[in-house]
Amino acid sequence: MARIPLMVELNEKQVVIVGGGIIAAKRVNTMMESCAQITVISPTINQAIRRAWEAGFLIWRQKTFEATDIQQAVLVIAATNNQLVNQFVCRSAPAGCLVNNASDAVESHVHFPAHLKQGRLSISISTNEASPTLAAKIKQELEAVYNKDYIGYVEFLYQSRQLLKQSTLDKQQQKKQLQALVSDEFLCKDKQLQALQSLKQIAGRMNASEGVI
Ligand SMILES: C[C@@]1(CC(=O)O)c2cc3[nH]c(cc4nc(cc5[nH]c(cc(n2)[C@H]1CCC(=O)O)[C@@](C)(CC(=O)O)[C@@H]5CCC(=O)O)C(CC(=O)O)=C4CCC(=O)O)c(CCC(=O)O)c3CC(=O)O
Ligand SMILES: NC(=O)C1=CN([C@@H]2O[C@H](COP(=O)(O)OP(=O)(O)OC[C@H]3O[C@@H](n4cnc5c(N)ncnc54)[C@H](O)[C@@H]3O)[C@@H](O)[C@H]2O)C=CC1
Repeated sequence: MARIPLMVELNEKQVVIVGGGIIAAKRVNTMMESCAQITVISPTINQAIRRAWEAGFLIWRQKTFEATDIQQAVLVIAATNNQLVNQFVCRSAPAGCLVNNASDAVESHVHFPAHLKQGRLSISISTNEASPTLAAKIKQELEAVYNKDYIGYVEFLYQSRQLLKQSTLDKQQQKKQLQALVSDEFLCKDKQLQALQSLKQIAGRMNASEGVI
């Protein structure tokens, strides 16, 4: 079955992770970024999950899985080391709830791709079950190109875009300016500051019509 990439916001949505080991900890980490309400169901939890639990980032129910544990969930991640339990978790999910089975990609509605994040820049890589190892390798290769400089650069692009949207420049002029900003010269902090300064002036004016950069 074909899968499509989506950026999902899970703020205050209930996500249940069944299992408390290495893979569950990776998913807890990802889910914490999404501000979901995370519940971990597992008789044991590893150190990383324990730290998140002690810091109040998740609810831990110290027990083996039962179908009633996931009735309110919008996303369930079955990450125990028992394939039969993982299968049972997925089959117990309520209608409309998305499931991920860590031991069976085919049974999963959602996959966790390799993910490179530099601030607002987010690049996901999936090989659609061919080779998670290749996905990880491609991520490493991309990391050398889209390095930490992109955190500041993409934030600069975001701020510039907000300023241009507030300006009275027409859509065509805005588009021209936005295209001009996507250039390696703006990886330089000084260039970013200069451009932001002019954009702030333009955004502040009521009848701006001249170019920005
Ligand atoms: C569907 C998916 C997601 C999901 O839904 O869980 C999935 C599923 C499964 N992975 C399995 C095995 C391994 N996964 C890894 C590693 C990673 N797996 C990741 C993603 C994905 N793995 C999604 C598909 C991505 C794609 O298709 O490209 C990465 C990229 C990201 C991440 O996990 O966050 C992360 C590397 C991140 C990094 O290092 O940066 C390794 C290597 C290792 O651990 O070093 C192995 C052992 C070698 C091997 O098997 O290839 C198994 C069999 C389990 C079993 O049999 O026990 C299943 C289940 C199945 O295949 O059915
Ligand atoms: N998707 C992926 O990228 C990968 C998936 N896997 C799969 O992920 C699964 C988990 O692997 P690990 O985290 O390494 O295992 P682990 O052994 O570190 O942790 C397993 C956890 O499951 C809990 N558990 C066992 N039975 C349970 C039950 N009935 N109810 C609730 N919790 C229960 C245990 O207490 C333990 O906390 C395995 O099935 C493995 O095949 C493994 C590697 C990569």
